[in-house]
This record gives sequence, structure tokens and C-alpha cells, in this order.
Amino acid sequence: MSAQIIDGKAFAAALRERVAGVAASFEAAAGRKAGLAVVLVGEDPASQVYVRNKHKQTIACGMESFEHKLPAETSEANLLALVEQLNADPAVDGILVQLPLPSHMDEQKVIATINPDKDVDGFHVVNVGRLATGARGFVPCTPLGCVMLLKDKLGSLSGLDAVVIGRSNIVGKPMAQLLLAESCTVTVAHSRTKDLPGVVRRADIVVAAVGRPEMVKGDWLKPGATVIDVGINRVPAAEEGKTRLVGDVDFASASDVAGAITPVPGGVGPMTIAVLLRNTIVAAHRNAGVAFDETTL
Ligand SMILES: Nc1nc2c(c(=O)[nH]1)N[C@@H](CN(C=O)c1ccc(C(=O)N[C@@H](CCC(=O)O)C(=O)O)cc1)CN2
Repeated sequence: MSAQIIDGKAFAAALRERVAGVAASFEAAAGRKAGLAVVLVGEDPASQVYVRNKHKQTIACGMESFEHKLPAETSEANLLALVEQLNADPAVDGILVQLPLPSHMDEQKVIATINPDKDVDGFHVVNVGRLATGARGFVPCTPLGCVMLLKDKLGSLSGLDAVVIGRSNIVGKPMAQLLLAESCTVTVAHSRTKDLPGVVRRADIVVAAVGRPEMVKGDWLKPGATVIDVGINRVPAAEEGKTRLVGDVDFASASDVAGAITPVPGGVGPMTIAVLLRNTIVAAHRNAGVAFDETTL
């Protein structure tokens, strides 16, 4: 293995420290803590873990955490009413509805009900438009975390060739917008891309967000490329009945060719919640009209 490991867990811990410092000065200036409301519908085991971790880390950063857990059979109307209530609550600076939602709910309709200025997930079409046009808004947490890791490793990304594999609204599309804003030459590849290995081999930066375990192989990479693995896939482990977590990149072969690579777990995943806390403290300042230099986060 020759690649450097990009330690997302350590970077996320340092970001949370900075958020905690800013949260303390926000409380002193505003006379209240910043607040994050997280809504979980149903009992998806992975979502339960993510929501529990969001709650713990929000408290640890000195912010208020408002958890709302609704049964899987809750009607969409009930969920929309809760979102409206959170929109109107001055103690709530950020609102996050954990995805995926049960199949009887329209995710886009639910997201569209969140006040865009409390949409710390950055999924509302208003924030999607703001990102696309370079206006100030909220940027989805996972892609923003990936860009933070890339800039920390490479410095300026200007002029680099980037390939994003995957075109989801949550990761692929905003990732492409962010890399474009950093003056990369961006290609968005997907399941129908012809000669995917050939396309990936041109890239200085590869972001894999396709949801297919260990799909990207070492011989797809340009030597020295920086590889960001967004995949979180549970696959059977060697031991009977156990599972293990792998990314969308075949770490063993890729780390022989890449210059730097994020591991799974411990790479991009921890950045998602750290950036959520960052977006929440930014939202609190904007909504309360308290000035601070957002570039320090
Ligand atoms: N409303 C949202 N829903 C979902 C989002 C999101 O950003 N907003 N992202 C994902 C889930 N997610 C946060 O919600 C998330 C995923 C992964 C991690 C993480 O720390 N992963 C660890 C491994 C954890 C494990 O063992 O399973 C890692 O990669 O090291 C945190 C948050 C979908 N839903």
C-alpha cells in the first residue's frame, strides 16, 4: 500500500471542536443555545444509529437537540404538520428529516415544507438553486465534508480533473456543483456511462458515490489520484452470520495506486454529522442576526 490515508474521523473531531467554540460564543451573544431538530420516522436500524449519534454530538457541541420520533405508519400530513411547527419555533435553527422515509411518504414534498433557512441538510430546491448559482445557502453535509477533506489534502483544487461516480440528489449532484465551484473540470459518471474505468482513469480526483460494494478497482485509477469513497455498504463477513462495512472502492487494490484515499469506515462517514453541526451553528447565526466569520468553520 502506498496511498496516504485521509483520516475523516480525526478531521471531523477537529471540526466539532471548532463548532463547540463557536456555539459557546453564539450562546453568549444571543442569550440562548443554537438548536437542531431531528425527525425520525420509523425504525430503520441504521437511521436509528445516525439519529442517536446526531443527538449525542449536538449536545457535546453545546447546542440544543430536539428529537422527534414518529411511528412508521404516521401519515404524511402528520409529518408535514410537525415540520411546520418546527419552522415556526424560534428555538429551532436547523431542521433535519432523516432519510429514507417510509414508502408512503413523498420525500420531495416533505423537504419542500422545511423553511430553506432552517434546511441544514441543504436538500430544499431553494438551497439546490443557491448552490448551483453560487448564492449563500446550505450545502448538503456529505459532499461539503468531502470537499473539506480534499482541500485539506490537496490545497487548491483549481484545474484538476474530477470524476464523480453517482448522480444522487444527496451526494453526486451537489458534489459536482461544489467541485465546479472549486474550478475543477468535472465529469459525472453513472451506471450507464460507457467505459467507466477509462473515464475514471483520467481523473486526479475520484469521488465514488454509487452504492455498489468495492466497484472501483485499483487498475481504474490514475497513479497518484486522490480517492474519496462515499459508499457505506454492509456485506457478509468471513465469520458466519456477521457483516462488515465496505465502501464503493476496492480499498486493497486502490490503495496501491492512489496518492491518497479515504477508508470506510472512518473516512467520509464521520464528516456527515460534523458538517451538519457546522451548518446548524451557521444557521443559528444567520437566523439570529449574529455576525461571525463562517470561513473559520
Ligand atoms: N436527512 C439526511 N438523511 C441521510 C443523510 C443525510 O445527510 N441527511 N445521510 C445518510 C446517513 N447519515 C446521516 O444521516 C450518516 C451516514 C454515515 C455516517 C457514519 O458516521 N458512518 C461511519 C460508519 C457507521 C456504521 O458503522 O454504520 C463511517 O463511515 O465511518 C454518519 C451519518 C443517509 N440519510
